[in-house]
Amino acid sequence: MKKDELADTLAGMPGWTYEAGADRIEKTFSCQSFLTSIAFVKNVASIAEDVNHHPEILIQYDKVTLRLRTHDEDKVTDKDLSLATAAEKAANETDGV
Ligand SMILES: C[C@H](O)[C@H](O)[C@H]1CNC2=NC(N)=NC(=O)C2=N1
Repeated sequence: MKKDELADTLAGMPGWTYEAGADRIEKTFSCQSFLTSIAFVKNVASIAEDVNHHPEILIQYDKVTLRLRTHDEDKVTDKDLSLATAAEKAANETDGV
């Protein structure tokens, strides 16, 4: 995906940023507790398995960072944006995120 196209898309996705050095998109979600973080991660993991596209996940107590890139293509693709959108839905549907 072209950089300007990606920037336009991310402008409509609050909290998601493009990390130029790592060539990935990421967002840190704030959760109410550690167990809420785990519940959210389980929901994201289930989606990731369904679509066979897997984020890097960093859990820091009450924060969960999702990092997305398409390793197979060595860049950010629609698969990443689609998983990011699905993760937003999971966040809305997980109590305490
Ligand atoms: C063979 C299989 O489709 C690939 O290994 C998938 C699995 N999950 C993946 N996840 C992510 N984030 N990027 C990939 O390129 C990727 N590739």
